[in-house]
Amino acid sequence: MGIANKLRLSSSLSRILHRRILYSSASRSFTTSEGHRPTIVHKQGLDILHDPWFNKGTAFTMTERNRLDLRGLLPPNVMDSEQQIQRFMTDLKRLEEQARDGPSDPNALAKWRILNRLHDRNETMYYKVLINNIEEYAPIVYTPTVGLVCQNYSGLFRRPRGMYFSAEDRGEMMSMVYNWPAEQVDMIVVTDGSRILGLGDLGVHGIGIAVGKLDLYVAAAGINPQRVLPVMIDVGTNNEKLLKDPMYLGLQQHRLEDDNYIDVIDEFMEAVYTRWPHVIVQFEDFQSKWAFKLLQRYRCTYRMFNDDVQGTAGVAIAGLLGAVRAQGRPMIDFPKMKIVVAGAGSAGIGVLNAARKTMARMLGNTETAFDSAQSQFWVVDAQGLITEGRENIDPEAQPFARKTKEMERQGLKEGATLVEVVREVKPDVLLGLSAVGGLFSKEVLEAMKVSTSTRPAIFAMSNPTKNAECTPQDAFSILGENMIFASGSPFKNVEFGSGHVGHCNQGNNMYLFPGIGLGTLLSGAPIVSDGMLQAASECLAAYMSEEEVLQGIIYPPISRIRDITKRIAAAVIKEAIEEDLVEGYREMDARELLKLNEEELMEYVENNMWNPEYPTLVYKDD
Ligand SMILES: NC(=O)c1ccc[n+]([C@@H]2O[C@H](COP(=O)([O-])OP(=O)(O)OC[C@H]3O[C@@H](n4cnc5c(N)ncnc54)[C@H](O)[C@@H]3O)[C@@H](O)[C@H]2O)c1
Ligand SMILES: O=C(O)C[C@H](O)C(=O)O
Ligand SMILES: [Mg+2]
Repeated sequence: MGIANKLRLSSSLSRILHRRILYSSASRSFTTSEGHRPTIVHKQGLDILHDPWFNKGTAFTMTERNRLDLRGLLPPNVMDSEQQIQRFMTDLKRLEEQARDGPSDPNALAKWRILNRLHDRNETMYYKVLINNIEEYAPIVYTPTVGLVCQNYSGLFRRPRGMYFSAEDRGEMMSMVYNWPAEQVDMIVVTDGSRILGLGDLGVHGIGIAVGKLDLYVAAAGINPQRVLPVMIDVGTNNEKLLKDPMYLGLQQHRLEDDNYIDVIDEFMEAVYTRWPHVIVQFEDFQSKWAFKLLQRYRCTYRMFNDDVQGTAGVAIAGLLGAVRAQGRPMIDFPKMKIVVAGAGSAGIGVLNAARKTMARMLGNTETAFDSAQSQFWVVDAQGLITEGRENIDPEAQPFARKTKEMERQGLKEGATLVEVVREVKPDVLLGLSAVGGLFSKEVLEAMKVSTSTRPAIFAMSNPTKNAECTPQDAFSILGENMIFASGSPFKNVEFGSGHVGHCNQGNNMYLFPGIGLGTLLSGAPIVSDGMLQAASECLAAYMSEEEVLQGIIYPPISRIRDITKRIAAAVIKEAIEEDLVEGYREMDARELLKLNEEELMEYVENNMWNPEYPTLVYKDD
């Protein structure tokens, strides 16, 4: 950390102490209206925002935000009441329009609003409804509807949820974290809004994705909802539409770059780990150019991971191993699979690195094993096939650039199109993480017919629904009933009429991140190691029975997400024990943890999962 930053942090620390002393004075009252007769408010922070009499929402001035401990609890753009009403009216009128994401539910946004209102009123009931109906409502609180929510966030914004740190808050974050009411926070999901699903830069409105991910942490992993914190770091936006939109809730400036950007993220990390030293921070939907850099920067010092890079990789590997088993072959045949990947961003490169590592391990981890694994992948991005002939190649993609000579022998050259690559390579698997809806066109799917596999697999993993590389209907109708299909967002199974169904698997990182977070939390491991991530992925791969994979079912249904999450958490803890990383959690110290057998470990996980039951608040005297 730079000296200037250190000075800023220490001045902010002294301000906290100063403020805490001031605020502990007897009345805790403040004047809230300037120029009018003052109103005395005896509340602070979230209590004010939740009080309809005092609440002004985004219209709280900066002075009020500072004095009333509101800083960070609202999106950064201060609006006047006229603007607020305009925002509200625009949203009200939009109800008449059909807001839908491709083929998904036309009432999805209306359902989201109803659930969100319940969340505001009664948290226990909200999570009970969500857990009991997870299959029906995960697509509302999570992908794909959450994408639509972020796109319409300025209208949907009612009660703020989570914290906002902005470029304007530099030097203040260490005091702002104390505005959050919870003494303990276990899980933070943070985004900078720069790549929300496949929808691009949504700026501050991307907070919805952090809220949606944490809903799954509560529903699937049983993390206590009082101890989760969604965070938006607003460093500006490069979305020109938002920059011009008077209703935009975030900073209307271009994104910070270089060290200015890093300084903000560093300050945020310092602040949250100072207040909550054991918190786990999940990085979500950061554009690739920062996703890898931030992961490298923090992963050895903080308990953090990047869901798009590491969670996606684990889910993809589990699915790819399922696709091998679905052919009636053992998992150890994985290194023989020819895989074409469309998309070389944070998700695509994350999958490639993990798949190469898994193959190399299966081949004995020698140097030749590594080379041999490397030669199983062909990567196509927006500019076509990536070869060593590519100018200004992205350093993350460099290891997967194919040798020019070798490609010539296959009849391919730098920049070859996806259809050319599929025709020449005849891959076993075509995997999309490109964010380009319909990329696996009829022509590409027809080309997959030449696949040398007995059961070719299509992974159309981009989100939300309209960004999926193809639909299961298209894929099954061209490649036949035998094919294996997975998509990032949920689709219905395809009926063939003969009683046979084409199974549509949901290949989404939601099957891993809750278990990775819960396992890390309960082990007390100070970092999230590669081994812990691998254990999570292997546990997911092994979860499906032989019978299921032979039917083309390579991922569990979402109705089993709580059970699979529990098992993944136990696998993560076990690996942390093996790597000597455990430090214990609450009353379970590291030594006790080491003594647990498999069954006791599972029990330990289960006992630490929150269930949505009303607590007894008042006991009878007698
Ligand atoms: N299913 C899941 O669990 C999961 C997890 C993470 C990300 N995703 C999805 O993956 C997508 C990509 O995420 P990202 O972070 O890697 O994004 P990104 O923007 O960093 O990367 C997109 C990549 O696709 C490439 N691309 C663009 N047009 C292409 C084309 N016509 N042909 C081939 N490649 C093309 C780009 O060059 C880039 O390499 C998003 O839609 C996201 O929602 C899904
Ligand atoms: O959010 C999801 O549904 C998966 C993934 O994290 C994504 O960015 O698409
Ligand atoms: Mg994501």
